[in-house]
Amino acid sequence: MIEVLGVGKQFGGITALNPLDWTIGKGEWWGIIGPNGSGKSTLMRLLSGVERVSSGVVNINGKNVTDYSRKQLSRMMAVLQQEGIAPIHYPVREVIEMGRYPYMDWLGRDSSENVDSLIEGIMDKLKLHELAERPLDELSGGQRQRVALGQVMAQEPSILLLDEPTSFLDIHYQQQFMELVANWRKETGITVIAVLHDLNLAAQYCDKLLVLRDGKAVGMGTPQEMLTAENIRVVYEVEPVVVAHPASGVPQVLLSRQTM
Ligand SMILES: Nc1ncnc2c1ncn2[C@@H]1O[C@H](COP(=O)(O)OP(=O)(O)OP(=O)(O)O)[C@@H](O)[C@H]1O
Repeated sequence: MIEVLGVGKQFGGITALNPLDWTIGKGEWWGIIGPNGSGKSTLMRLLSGVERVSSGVVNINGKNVTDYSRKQLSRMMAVLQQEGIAPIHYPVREVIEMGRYPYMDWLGRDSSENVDSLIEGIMDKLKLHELAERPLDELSGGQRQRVALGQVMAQEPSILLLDEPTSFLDIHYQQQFMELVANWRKETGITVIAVLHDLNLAAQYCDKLLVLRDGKAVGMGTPQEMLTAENIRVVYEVEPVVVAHPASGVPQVLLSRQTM
């Protein structure tokens, strides 16, 4: 469980995040939504412990995130960013294996059992066998993001933080990426927190949404509760039409042309 207790962040005179209370249950999938500059990435960086809070505390399983060593934290939590991983000239299989770093001793040995079958299983699941020997820097952005997901799967975390993971992907790869994460969660019960700009994807995949605006939480709840036309109008300053998805019933947001 993750507890965010009065967590705020200031950069000099800028308040990036006002004190926030938020509880994330084990196995939940939360989306963080809100306009540009509303504090989403700042919050993610506070959750992952790479940024220090200005006030409050982030507890993970009852312990302050800053009290874990980097290695302990990496065994528990994986972070995947918009660009996935840097396009290095390493074969895909090796890049996936790099995800085992938190489990390696100082000689680079991974003492866990069944590492080979873990890596094979990930390569299977993500259909990466045909790319296994290709260097990462020769792959497309969508393929690279799949490899990045494979790398964090190899990390075997119990918490996955995604910061706009689908922003550069076409709709095929967006759906593929979200489905892979959804299946991973189903299989392992991993907790997922994802910053998403695409409200329709957020509605389809997240159990709950935290809505930020100007560094303040303006709401948290189910997609049905949060993605109302009124909320979207206020938070994003657009004229939306919210409809129910014909198959699943979850809210989907359409934009209307502004009249001149
Ligand atoms: N390192 C920093 N130094 C100074 N100000 C910062 C820093 N990081 C973020 N900010 C400010 O904090 C506010 C929130 O930024 P943040 O990146 O968290 O927003 P965001 O919601 O993730 O935005 P976007 O959707 O554009 O990625 C912004 O006003 C930003 O300029």
